[in-house]
Amino acid sequence: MATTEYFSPYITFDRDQWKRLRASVPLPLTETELENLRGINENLSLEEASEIYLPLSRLLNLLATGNREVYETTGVFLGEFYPKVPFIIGVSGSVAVGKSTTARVLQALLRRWPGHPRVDLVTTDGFLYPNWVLEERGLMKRKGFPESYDLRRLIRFLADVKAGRDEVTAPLYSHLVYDVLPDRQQVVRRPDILIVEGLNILQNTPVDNMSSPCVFVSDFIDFSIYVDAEEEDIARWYVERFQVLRKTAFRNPASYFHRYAELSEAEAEQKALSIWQEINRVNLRENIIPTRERARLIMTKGPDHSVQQVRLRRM
Ligand SMILES: Nc1ncnc2c1ncn2[C@@H]1O[C@H](COP(=O)(O)OP(=O)(O)O)[C@@H](O)[C@H]1O
Ligand SMILES: CC(C)(COP(=O)(O)O)[C@@H](O)C(=O)NCCC(=O)O
Repeated sequence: MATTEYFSPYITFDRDQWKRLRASVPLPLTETELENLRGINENLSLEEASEIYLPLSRLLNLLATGNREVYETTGVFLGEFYPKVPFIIGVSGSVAVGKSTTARVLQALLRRWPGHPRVDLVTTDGFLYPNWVLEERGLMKRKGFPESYDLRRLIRFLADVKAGRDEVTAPLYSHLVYDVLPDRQQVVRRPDILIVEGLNILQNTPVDNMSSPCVFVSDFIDFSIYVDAEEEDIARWYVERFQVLRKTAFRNPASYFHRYAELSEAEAEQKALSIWQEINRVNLRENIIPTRERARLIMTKGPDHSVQQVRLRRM
């Protein structure tokens, strides 16, 4: 059985305890389905997908089902049909810790559970101010910091989704052009589950000029996950990803970082390390780690991305 820390709101599972929960997962994954998850991230081990992420998807599926019952119960109280609204799951953590991978694996797994065919995924980088605004405000080296997001727009988006609007649009960000795409949007049409991935979702930054009472992103999140790891491991993953991009995406002349494609391996490592140290590490320490204990579930990765510990909040 998992250990319960004295006075801790969390139940702590080590890897073996968590993976044993797999036995209670009635949804098996075929080899082909597991292989398809590779399309999401070729480095993801299949063992990891079935031992860690599959039980997690079961927990999320149960919670989403329970949430639907809450709506039905409210409808009984009101004596009228009360439409269900999307169950929102938030995935947070440092840049390069694996938020996108976690979110995409969970999306693929959740889609397989009966009753939840429609699972959408939105990333909060679409809500960054466009580069021209960041440049005007001297924030180009503060991308990812609280002041670099149009928080008002993000909150309005989440409020609209939770109000059960039929169509809500989210702006899209391109890592290739390193900017928000002015002429592209993602439309969210009342999915069963919406996963929102971003380093800022547990932050309690006040929204400027918001006419309504002060609300935070987390007010709209039904279940939040924080992906955690040692800082030195995250820094290494950041540099490794940068090196892969140097050989792939940066070669594209449309890439904002096209100039980095010409760097040698050693020069690229230096460049990536300096971006990590000057921007992303500062943000991690100042604005992301302090939000960790607000998450309902904290998953802690070891140096090879394998999850070593899961902490689940009782409430
Ligand atoms: N579970 C995993 N197993 C192996 N590699 C992973 C895993 N999750 C992420 N990675 C790798 O770590 C790097 C950062 O992951 P990514 O999902 O892009 O992070 P984020 O969205 O937090 O910036 C990428 O190079 C990715 O391939
Ligand atoms: C746009 C981001 C803030 C979003 O991070 P993500 O959600 O992809 O982890 C980040 O990718 C970023 O651009 N940070 C600024 C420094 C850098 O180029 O890494």
